Amino acid sequence: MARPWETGFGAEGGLYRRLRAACAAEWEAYTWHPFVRAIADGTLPLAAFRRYLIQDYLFLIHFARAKALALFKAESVEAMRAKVSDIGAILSETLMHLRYCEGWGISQAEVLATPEAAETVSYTRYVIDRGLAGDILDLEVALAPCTVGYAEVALRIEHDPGRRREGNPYETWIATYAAPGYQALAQAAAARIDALGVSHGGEARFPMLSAIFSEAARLEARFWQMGLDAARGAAPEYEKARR
Ligand SMILES: Cc1ncc(CO)c(N)n1
Repeated sequence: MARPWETGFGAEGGLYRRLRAACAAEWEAYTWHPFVRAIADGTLPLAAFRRYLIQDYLFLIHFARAKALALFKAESVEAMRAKVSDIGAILSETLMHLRYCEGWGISQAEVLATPEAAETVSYTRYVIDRGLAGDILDLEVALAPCTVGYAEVALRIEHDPGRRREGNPYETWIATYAAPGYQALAQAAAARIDALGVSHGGEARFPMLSAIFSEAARLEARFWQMGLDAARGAAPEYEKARR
């Protein structure tokens, strides 16, 4: 079977595909996590999805800040312009989260009042830290598992033989990341990593960049796991959503 998520992002021999290949186990654990498989067949417990989605709203706010840092560090006006559009896309993505929450009777104020989980803090602040300490390439590499990874996740779900569409409560979520607009944004992010790899010495910096990329992939897998843990009642009381 064709595996378009393996070839759909970045050029052969380019930095993005090299980074991805260098952490194959972490990448697989992230993009085909049990949480993702349960979204594909619609069996994910609602409690897991709800915990995940509320934290993801908080995640995206900090992720937009990280993208704003990438705007600050951008090497060209064209790159700045692209970042403005990326930031707009993230803020639009959060509207999907709020619509789901509205359906559960949870207001934006309640979402914002939910304490951040350790997984949310660690991932978002890790990305921001790599961006503050490093240059635009370090930051883009830290951002890529998020932006490109979700496009890969959506493709994997769409090609999964176990994929259920009828009555799948997560159809809107899947459609958000499978949408041509999101896929194009992810392709552009991978192409940008390839280009920065050439212009910003990616070859010489590969070990450091690879460490950043694989750490972000690991933190992504933990983010899904945080959702699953909530469904098992495993989240500590002080981290549970208030309701
Ligand atoms: C944790 C996480 N990673 C990536 C995305 C895609 O924007 C998201 N919404 N949340």
